[in-house]
Amino acid sequence: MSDRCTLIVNPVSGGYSETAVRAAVDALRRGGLAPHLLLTGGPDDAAVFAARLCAQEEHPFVIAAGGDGTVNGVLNGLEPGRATLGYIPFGTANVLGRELGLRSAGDAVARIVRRETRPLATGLLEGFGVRRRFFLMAGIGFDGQVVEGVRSDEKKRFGAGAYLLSALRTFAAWDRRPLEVEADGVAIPCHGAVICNAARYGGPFVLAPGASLFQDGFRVVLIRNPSRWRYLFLALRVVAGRGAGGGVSVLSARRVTVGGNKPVQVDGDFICHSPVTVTAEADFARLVV
Ligand SMILES: Nc1ncnc2c1ncn2[C@@H]1O[C@H](COP(=O)(O)OP(=O)(O)OP(=O)(O)O)[C@@H](O)[C@H]1O
Repeated sequence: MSDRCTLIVNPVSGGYSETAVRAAVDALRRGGLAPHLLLTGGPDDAAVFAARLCAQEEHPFVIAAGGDGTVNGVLNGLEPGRATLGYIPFGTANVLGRELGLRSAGDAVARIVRRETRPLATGLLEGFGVRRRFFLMAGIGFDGQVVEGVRSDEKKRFGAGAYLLSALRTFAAWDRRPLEVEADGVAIPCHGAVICNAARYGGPFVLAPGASLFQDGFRVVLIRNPSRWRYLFLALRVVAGRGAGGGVSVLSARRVTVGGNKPVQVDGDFICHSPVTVTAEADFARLVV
C-alpha cells in the first residue's frame, strides 16, 4: 500500500474542529503517511470525492473524518473491492467508532498508521430509482418514518432532540399497516424491520448482537407486533442493554426484500419508500481496524 492517503473531512460533523484535524494530519505525517486533505462543501461531496479518487487510483487509501454520515457518503462513491478505508471519529454518534472500539481520534490515527485491515462487508439497498450502500443498517417502518419526519428547523434548534419530536409525531399518527418481508426466500409477516450490518444502533445501544461489519450477511430484526407500545418497550429494553425481548424475531439473511409503502432510512438518512431489496456485499473494501 502506498503512503499517500486522502482525508475526506466533513466540517459540519458534530466533533469537527480545525485543531483536531490539524493534530490528526500531523500525527499521520509523523507515522510516515502523506495525507492530502479534502473538505466537503455539501452533503454529496464525500461520495463525489471518493468516486474521483477511484477514477484516479487503482487502490486508493481513503480516510473518512467525520461521523457515520460521512463514512456512508464515502462508501457510496467507492468502487467495490479496491479501496482501503480508514476512519477518524469527528461525528456525533460515531457508531462505527464504537463498533471498532476506538477510544479517541488519536487512537483512530494510531490504527491508521499501523494499517492493519479487515475486509468490510456492506449492504446495498435498491428501490425505484434508488441505489444506496450502507454499513450500519437499513430501517423500514417506524425508524424510517421518524427520520423522514425530522424537520430541518427543529434540527437546527434542538439537535438530536428533533428526532425525539419526530418520534412523538410518529407515535401520535401511528401506522398500523403490516409489512411484507422476505428474508432469503422465506416470507415473514411483520410490522417493521431493521436490517443490521452492525450490532449497534443510534450510539452505544446494541440492537443486533451477532451482526458484524466483517461478516457477509445481516441480522434482520423484525418487529412482529404492530402495537406502538411494543416499539416503546423495545426501545427501552435496547437502551437498558437487555436485548429485543418478545414480539421481535431476529434472523440471519443475505438478501431481504421488503414490500408495501413504508419509509426507509439507511445509516440514519431517509432514502425512499419501500418496496426495496437489500443485498449483502462481501469484501467491499479493506477497513482499518
Ligand atoms: N459541507 C457540508 N455542509 C452541509 N452538510 C454536509 C457537509 N458535508 C457533509 N454534510 C452532511 O452532514 C451530515 C452529517 O455528517 P456526519 O454524519 O458525518 O456527522 P454527525 O451527524 O455529527 O455524526 P454521526 O452521524 O456519527 O452522528 C452528513 O449526512 C453529510 O451528508
